[in-house]
Amino acid sequence: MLKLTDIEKVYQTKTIETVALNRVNLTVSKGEFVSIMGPSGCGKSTLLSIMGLLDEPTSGHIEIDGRPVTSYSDRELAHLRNQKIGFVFQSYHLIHDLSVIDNVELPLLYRSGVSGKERRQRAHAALDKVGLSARTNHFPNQLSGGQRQRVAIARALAGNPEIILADEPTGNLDSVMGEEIMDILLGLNRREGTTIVMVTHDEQQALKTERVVRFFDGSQVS
Ligand SMILES: Nc1ncnc2c1ncn2[C@@H]1O[C@H](COP(=O)(O)OP(=O)(O)OP(=O)(O)O)[C@@H](O)[C@H]1O
Repeated sequence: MLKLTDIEKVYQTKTIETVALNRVNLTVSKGEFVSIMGPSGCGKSTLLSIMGLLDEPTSGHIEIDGRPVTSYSDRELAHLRNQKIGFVFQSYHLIHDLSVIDNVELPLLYRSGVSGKERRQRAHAALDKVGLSARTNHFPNQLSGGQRQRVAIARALAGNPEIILADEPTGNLDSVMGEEIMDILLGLNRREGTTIVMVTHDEQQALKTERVVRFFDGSQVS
């Protein structure tokens, strides 16, 4: 469903040029759970941003469902991102003065044709999937780190994404909470067939996924 060919990303500042990705070739099939590993600065987050159509490569090709991304207009790209892709970040990125349910509903506000009632229903269903139905009216600062991450996963799920891109989703959590989050992601992948690409520094977690792709200095090494 997602195919990257010869992807290069070069960051150019006044003083230094950084090759963040060097001719990366990676295909992610529908229903796969892939981990991306590698040392700090090797280009993992850059890769995830490019896969999520949040950033453009300096060169190379991206195909989504067999169609080159270059054939999409900016509007179509935004639509595609909104419809197909859910993002989960290490530091949750929740809005502190919105309740749990309002945080989860937020991405659906940008979808046309979703009524207020449907938004609420979908948000409730997503919170149910991550076991947080009892916390809908809490605010993020009333939750533990693991619970905040579950809200962030519910927010990604509310949009019914085909693919979840998770950047170190357990990076801020202790091992017990990290396991919980991992179990939720594995369950989504196995039960619902959601495709997941996850950046992680945790070898044990990576080994639970179907495929581990390793990077070093912007290049794929295995
Ligand atoms: N906006 C930017 N401008 C300039 N250089 C950047 C920018 N973003 C990233 N880089 C550089 O690109 C390289 C890859 O960064 P990236 O954040 O993708 O690495 P990473 O593997 O995700 O690291 P970490 O594990 O520490 O999060 C690094 O050398 C980084 O300094």
